[in-house]
Amino acid sequence: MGIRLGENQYGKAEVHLVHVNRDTAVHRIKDVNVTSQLRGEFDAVHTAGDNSNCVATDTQRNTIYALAKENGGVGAIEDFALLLARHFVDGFDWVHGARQEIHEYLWDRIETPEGPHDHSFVQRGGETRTTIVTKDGDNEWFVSGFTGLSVLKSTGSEFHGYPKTAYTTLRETTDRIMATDITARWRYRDTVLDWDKSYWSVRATALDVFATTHSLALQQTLYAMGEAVLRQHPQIAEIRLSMPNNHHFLVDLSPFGLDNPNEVFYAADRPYGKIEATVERDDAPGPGRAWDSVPGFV
Ligand SMILES: O=c1[nH]c(=O)c2[nH]c(=O)[nH]c2[nH]1
Repeated sequence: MGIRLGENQYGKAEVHLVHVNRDTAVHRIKDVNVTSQLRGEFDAVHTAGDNSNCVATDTQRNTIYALAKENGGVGAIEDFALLLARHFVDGFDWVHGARQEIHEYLWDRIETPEGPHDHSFVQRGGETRTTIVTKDGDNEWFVSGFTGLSVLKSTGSEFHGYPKTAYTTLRETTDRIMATDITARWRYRDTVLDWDKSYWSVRATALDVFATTHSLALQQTLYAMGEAVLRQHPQIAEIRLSMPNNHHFLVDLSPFGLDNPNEVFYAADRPYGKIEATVERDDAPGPGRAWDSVPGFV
């Protein structure tokens, strides 16, 4: 009977680290959650409990803390993920690859009557900036994005023309609320660039298109967002978007003798439509291992 170890990776998940830059009295903070995973010659640890190659997950955690200090901070999450990946792959002969995923929680300075505060911050809603840097030998891939970017438009959205079956109850509408929590992941085709500038530009494009597209379906809005991101960002090969349709149902106020011209809605939390798509360039380089272990996307 032939049984063998297949693909494997291991490391420390969700190392939540806050770095405070105290160079001036105006502090800067970086709040990141790092998941480090290594790939390589780890057969013996699985099949024989031989740990001689096993860079302990505890060591991986400490390395994350130590490199944040030695590096003078985290910087752009893409750069920090690459630093970690190279540290492990270049530092141990038997580590052939690494997957470093970082989520960044965004904080704004608290606005006071005297202006933005020096060292007090307020977290920015549910938005999380993300990156996954995958290294396999000399190949390096970057998939960045955001999750939890919640948006709503109170008009400018229609939905009609769909097939009516024996089970269709949905009424056609020419004016509805459209609301979603955008998760986006895009694969870069460049490996050296201004990651921060790129992030804020992609985010701005996505929001602008959501706001200004008169929508006939959430699918259409999603595609328009992806298309605009690719048109305006040559450094990006493809973008994957996952957008729940957070339904808002008009409340029937007629029992109370009241009309309801699109004013009072019941915001349902489940079930929700789940709309996902990849928008890609014809001439994009292949993804290699960029999407390995990235679940939940088409
Ligand atoms: O934008 C939408 N797309 C759908 O596929 C769909 N299905 C549905 O019930 N409502 C909507 N809205």
